Amino acid sequence: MPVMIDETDPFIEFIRPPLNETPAERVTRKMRETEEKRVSDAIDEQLRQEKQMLQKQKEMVKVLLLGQSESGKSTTLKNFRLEYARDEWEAEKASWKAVIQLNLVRSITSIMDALQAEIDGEPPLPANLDLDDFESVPQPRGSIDVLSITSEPELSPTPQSSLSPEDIQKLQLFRLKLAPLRRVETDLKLRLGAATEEVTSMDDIPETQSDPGMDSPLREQSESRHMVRVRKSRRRRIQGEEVVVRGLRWREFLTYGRTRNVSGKTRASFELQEAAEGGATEILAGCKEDMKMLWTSGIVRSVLKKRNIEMENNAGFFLNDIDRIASLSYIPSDDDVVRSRLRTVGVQEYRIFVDTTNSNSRGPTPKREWIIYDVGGSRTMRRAWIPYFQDVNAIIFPISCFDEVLLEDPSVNRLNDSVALWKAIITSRLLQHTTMVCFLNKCDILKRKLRSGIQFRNFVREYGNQPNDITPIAKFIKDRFRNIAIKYSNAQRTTYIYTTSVTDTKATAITLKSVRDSIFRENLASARFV
Ligand SMILES: Nc1nc2c(ncn2[C@@H]2O[C@H](COP(=O)(O)OP(=O)(O)OP(=O)(O)O)[C@@H](O)[C@H]2O)c(=O)[nH]1
Ligand SMILES: [Mg+2]
Repeated sequence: MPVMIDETDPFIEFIRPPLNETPAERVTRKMRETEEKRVSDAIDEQLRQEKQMLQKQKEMVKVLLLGQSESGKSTTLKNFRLEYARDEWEAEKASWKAVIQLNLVRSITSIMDALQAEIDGEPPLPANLDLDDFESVPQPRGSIDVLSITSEPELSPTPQSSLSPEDIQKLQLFRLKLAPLRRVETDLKLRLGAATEEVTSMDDIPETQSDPGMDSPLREQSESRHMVRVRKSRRRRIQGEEVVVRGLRWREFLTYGRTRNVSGKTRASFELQEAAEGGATEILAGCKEDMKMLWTSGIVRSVLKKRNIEMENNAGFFLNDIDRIASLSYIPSDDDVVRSRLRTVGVQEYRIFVDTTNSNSRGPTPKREWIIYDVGGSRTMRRAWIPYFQDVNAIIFPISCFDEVLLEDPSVNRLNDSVALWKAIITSRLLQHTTMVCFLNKCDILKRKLRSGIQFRNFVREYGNQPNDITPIAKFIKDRFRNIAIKYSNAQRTTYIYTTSVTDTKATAITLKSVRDSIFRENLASARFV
């Protein structure tokens, strides 16, 4: 609003032009005043914009998805987007086709690798423990809060194939018939920009550490270093090593699907890749019956069982959907996209607009902008999280798997790693006002494992003789995480812990509404935004 100048104000005397001002001086003064006003207005405008931005940032809800690799962070994010960014989701859905096809092909090729290992007489992997680490059983790491997790697995030392010559012949035939899928795998990886980006953290571990068994009495003296490499690489594939796609390339690819707003060069490369996809779809359709026969074959199932491989528990499991996915007209469903696996590298930012209340039929529901950061969870990527800790309103932390080890460090049990990570996050000074939400995730897999006879107490000693049932076990794990939060949080912080299976989108939608309400309530209560 313009300020009215009171000519009687004594201050006016100081700013009046000199009485003897010449016309030329007057012109110069006017020009100077105009320029000064222009600069002043520009500064005012900049200040106004900064204030507006600060206000907007204050109103924005910043959520971080943290946790170890494969715990379900990106899948949780997909649920948020499915619920609150439906248009974007629909526009991107078709672009996930290549990822889902690749997930399916990887399952088939990893089965074929397991069969070859059996034919070659390689000993099976001990349940849930990497063969290289059979001497170093996972142990709790010092801290009083870390669960005393032990390892049950027994070694199977007989490197001999149990297969009859007829069985071997049948399996070799599968190998021959499904050989074109190796090419599809390479093409799809290229299409997703992953050919040069495929990383397993095991590659980061120096050869001497990841391969300590060279002098092991259980290894044949004559085994060449080359054979060890071949076996290691096959083992990684069987264990479900997945494709890694650098965030930017993948996001660019999805953007292309949505807006086509990309450079000419990128467009040309995507169009080439789209043409390649047609080839992949045709080969997959041609291999459909053989893939189904492989997955349902009795010999194959018994080899997988003998080698402790539970395909159903692997990331990106689509073997029960071969008919649909390997068809020429395949279009991904919501469920397929949610269940697909694409490892996150670095930190990816997503913006969604979240209803502040449950929608009612009268009038539009008020919304608030949320920024959700999805991070890569493997150990080497955790440093990149820290810059995002500033001013974060809530952290969602999924945990999973009591009986598995980290892919990037097979000497560490996943649950133990999650406990240590949770404690580190809870005690971080930067996050002391942050609302904590923990998901005891993959409960469907937990149930399946317990039903199959895996004993929780064999991995978590403190559990003792309590029943091997989902309800007391879930309570035990939740209590452990809650107690850490209570012990290390200040009085104002509330921690929310849910049991989830985030691949179940219906149930997760209800959980997310509750999470949303808690985040709004907590942050309003602490007056961080008004
Ligand atoms: N059965 C089942 N699978 C799940 C569940 N949550 C996630 N998954 C699957 O587990 C795999 C890994 O999930 P992601 O969400 O990609 O894991 P992440 O935490 O983002 O992993 P990084 O990106 O490596 O840090 C995916 O194939 C998911 O479909 C669950 O509750 N049940
Ligand atoms: Mg992820």
